[in-house]
Amino acid sequence: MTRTIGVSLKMYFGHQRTLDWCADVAEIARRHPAVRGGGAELFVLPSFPGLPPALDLFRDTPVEVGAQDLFWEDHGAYTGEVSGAELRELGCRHVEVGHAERRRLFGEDDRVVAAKTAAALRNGLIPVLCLGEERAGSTTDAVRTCLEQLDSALAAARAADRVGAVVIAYEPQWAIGAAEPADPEFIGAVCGELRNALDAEPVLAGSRVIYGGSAGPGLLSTLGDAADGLFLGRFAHDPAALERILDEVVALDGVSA
Ligand SMILES: O=C(CO)COP(=O)(O)O
Repeated sequence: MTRTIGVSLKMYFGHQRTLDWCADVAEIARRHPAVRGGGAELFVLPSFPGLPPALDLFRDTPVEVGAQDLFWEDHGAYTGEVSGAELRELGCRHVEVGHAERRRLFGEDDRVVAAKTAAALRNGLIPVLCLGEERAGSTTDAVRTCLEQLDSALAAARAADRVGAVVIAYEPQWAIGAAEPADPEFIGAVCGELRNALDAEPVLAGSRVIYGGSAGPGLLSTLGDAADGLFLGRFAHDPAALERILDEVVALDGVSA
C-alpha cells in the first residue's frame, strides 16, 4: 500500500532554513527507495514565501508542495489573502484547511472551513482537511466529532457539486504539540471509522486518512495499515527523522509483500 507522508513547517523556520530543509529532503527523496518505488507519497507545506523556491527545489522529485492556508474567494479586494487559483497557478497540489491552530488562534469556524474546502476543490487542489476532537475522550466521541466536522467541511463543495478526493488529517487537538502522539489503538479505531465513511462515498474515491499530532519516527511501524500515513510537524524538522520514517515505509512494505 502507498503511504502518504505530509509535513507542515507551520511558522517554525525562517526563509533560509526552509530552503536548506527542502534541499535536504529533496536529496533524500531522490535516492530513497520508499519514494523512488512509490511506497511513500510525500507532500510538504512551507509558509507562503517558501512556496516558489520549494517548488523549484522539489521539481525533479515526486515530492508535492502545498500551502498551509488559502482564502475562500479566487480574486478581488482581499488584502493579505492568497487564493487557491494562485496556489494552483504556482504548481501547488495540496492545501491545508481547518487546522486546529487556525480554528483556535484565527477564529476559523465550520463555515470558513467549508468555504475554504470548496475553494480548494474548485481550484483543483487536494484539501488536507484537519479533523479532530478538542479533548481526550472515548473513540466513539472522537469519531462522532470527526464525522460531524467532515460533513460540515464538505457541505459547500457538495452544494457546488465539486466534491473530490481529500486527504483527511486526523489530528486530535490535545495531541498537537504534545510529547507523545495519541495511543496507536485509539488512532487506528478513529482512522478506521473515517476510512469507512470515505469508502461509502464514490465521489471521495482516492481519499486518504493520515494521522497527525506529535507523530514521529516509530509511529508508522506501530500503526501498520491502520492509517494511510502521517501528517508531521516538529518531529520532521530533522531531515534524518523523516528519512527514518521513510525507512519504516520500506520495512512495512516488506512485511505486507
Ligand atoms: O499539527 C500538526 C501537523 O500539522 C502536528 O504538529 P506536531 O507534530 O508538532 O504536534
